[in-house]
Amino acid sequence: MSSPVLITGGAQRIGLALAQHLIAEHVPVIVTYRTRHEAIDTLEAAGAICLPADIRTDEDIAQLVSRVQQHCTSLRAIVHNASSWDCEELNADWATLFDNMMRIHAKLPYLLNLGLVDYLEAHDGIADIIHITDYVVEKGSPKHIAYAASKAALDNMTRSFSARFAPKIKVNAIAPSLIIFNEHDTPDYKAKTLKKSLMGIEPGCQEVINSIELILNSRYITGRSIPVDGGRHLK
Ligand SMILES: NC(=O)C1=CN([C@@H]2O[C@H](COP(=O)(O)OP(=O)(O)OC[C@H]3O[C@@H](n4cnc5c(N)ncnc54)[C@H](OP(=O)(O)O)[C@@H]3O)[C@@H](O)[C@H]2O)C=CC1
Ligand SMILES: Nc1nc2c(c(=O)[nH]1)N=C([C@H](O)[C@@H](O)CO)CN2
Repeated sequence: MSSPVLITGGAQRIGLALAQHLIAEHVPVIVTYRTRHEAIDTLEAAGAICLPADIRTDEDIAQLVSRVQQHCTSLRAIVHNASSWDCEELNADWATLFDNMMRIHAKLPYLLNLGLVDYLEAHDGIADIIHITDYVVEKGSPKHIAYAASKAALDNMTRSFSARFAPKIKVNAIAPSLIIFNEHDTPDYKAKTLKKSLMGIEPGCQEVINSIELILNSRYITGRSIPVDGGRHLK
């Protein structure tokens, strides 16, 4: 049995699309989920291991590391996808917001990488860690300050872990801007957002999957961040 790919936050949207893609490619998958969206039933029926994980405390992270260790003996890759796009406007308690953003976007990947490195090393071949960050790592975000800072921490760890784990494990990031809208996004927000990039489209999950496949199929790319942002930096 080949080593599974661990995807955090795999119950919806990009994480789910990636899990479905890998399953279609006959790659074993372990996903973590917070809300048991209907898709979890389908993933389990397709043979995926689905681990509940609502990450609110350090103990929740420690328990997840232990649970993953109980479900595999090696790992092909870890994709750090779980994320909360929260903002200062929707939170009266900014200290708690900051802690929550750092926990899901930086502390969870940090402790999963260190806690599961032996499982990545045990893979028969080069293993991968992929941090899903965000375009805002480059320029900040006045409306999502804590979110952007936590994604910047994750971006920085890409270089630290790449140097620490090479050559057996490659560590890279993918920095998307708009990939898919949310259900609650208004027509006005969508129009404004589409204008922010040169390409002016909502590209969909396959754009991120294509970048993940590029990384997984490389024996050489490490310590880098792949921008998937429609030329937003040139607008
Ligand atoms: N969508 C886009 O256009 C863009 C996405 N990205 C990045 O790409 C990645 C995927 O994006 P997208 O699919 O939209 O992500 P989502 O906003 O759909 O979040 C992914 C999953 O993370 C889970 N999650 C959130 N907080 C926690 C927590 N505390 N503990 C456990 N799980 C949690 C959510 O669980 P639940 O289902 O319970 O809410 C959700 O299923 C993210 O890292 C995101 O920051 C970057 C730029 C643009
Ligand atoms: N966890 C999430 N992070 C982000 C999302 C999202 O839906 N979930 N969406 C965005 C936006 O698409 C932004 O890139 C463009 O307005 C950013 N991060």
